[in-house]
Amino acid sequence: MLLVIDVGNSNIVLGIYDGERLLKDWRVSTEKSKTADEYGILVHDLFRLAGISFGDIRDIIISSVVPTLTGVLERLAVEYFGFRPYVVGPGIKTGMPIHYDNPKEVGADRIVNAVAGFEKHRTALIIVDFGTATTFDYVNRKGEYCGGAIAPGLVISMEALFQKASKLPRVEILKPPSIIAKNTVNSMQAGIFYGYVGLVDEIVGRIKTESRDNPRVLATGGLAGLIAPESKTINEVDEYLTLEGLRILYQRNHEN
Ligand SMILES: Nc1ncnc2c1ncn2[C@@H]1O[C@H](COP(=O)(O)OP(=O)(O)O)[C@@H](O)[C@H]1O
Ligand SMILES: CC(C)(COP(=O)(O)O)[C@@H](O)C(=O)NCCC(=O)O
Ligand SMILES: [K+]
Repeated sequence: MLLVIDVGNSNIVLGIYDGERLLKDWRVSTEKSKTADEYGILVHDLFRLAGISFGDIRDIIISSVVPTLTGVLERLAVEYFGFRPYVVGPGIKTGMPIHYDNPKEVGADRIVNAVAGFEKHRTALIIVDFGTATTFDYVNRKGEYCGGAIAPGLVISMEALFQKASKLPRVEILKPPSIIAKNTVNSMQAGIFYGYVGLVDEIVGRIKTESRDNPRVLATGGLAGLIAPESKTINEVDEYLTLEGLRILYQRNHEN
């Protein structure tokens, strides 16, 4: 079995693949101060609850946008599983040309999403990933990564309001009953939710216009399911896109 790990700024998502089948996935908080041993215990407990043992895992592939944790998880792999993991970055074949001023600068998660999206759809794509930041990536019909946009994520947008305005509370991000809200919590939800739908549709619309490629629009990440139904531009939500991309990259790089 293959263990795939996607380290985001808020959550670490882990998945277990048996061939092309995702058997299990977990989401844990990203904690920069945790050590390899602490993550080892966490993974051990998750595995035990699912009836999986370390010995079942033949390989590990990691993508990380938190540099301090990349090394921690590499050590976890070596110390607890006994082999070096694949890490998305220099030395990994993506099969995808990266048109970015400095290709090393693109977040690994963005590349992983682009690879997964193109492998599945074989057409021009825009991928919207609702994480800590919301990323927009454009892949052209030839399967080349062409860049995109990075916007503040939904949760950190709400946190900014809460932290900078004394009378504004921390609120749950959801669709409020009305755009003409009658209390503080609903007012904040209206501003964040509908403001965000607008942000997404405006950025996607502009990428579409500039690309002249009629790309298909995929959404993924923790809060994709909340925004997608209200968006005019998102065609489909693919919750497991990043995990799928990790599996695909593993298969492209692993010599049988
Ligand atoms: N299933 C979910 N339902 C509600 N909120 C979620 C869910 N998954 C993630 N979130 C929240 O969405 C934000 C982004 O999460 P995530 O997509 O995991 O980001 P990242 O990839 O940056 O770690 C976080 O604040 C997280 O708590
Ligand atoms: C934009 C990101 C912070 C998104 O990360 P996430 O929200 O998934 O934690 C990450 O992809 C990143 O650090 N990128 C590097 C900058 C770039 O892609 O140009
Ligand atoms: K992510």
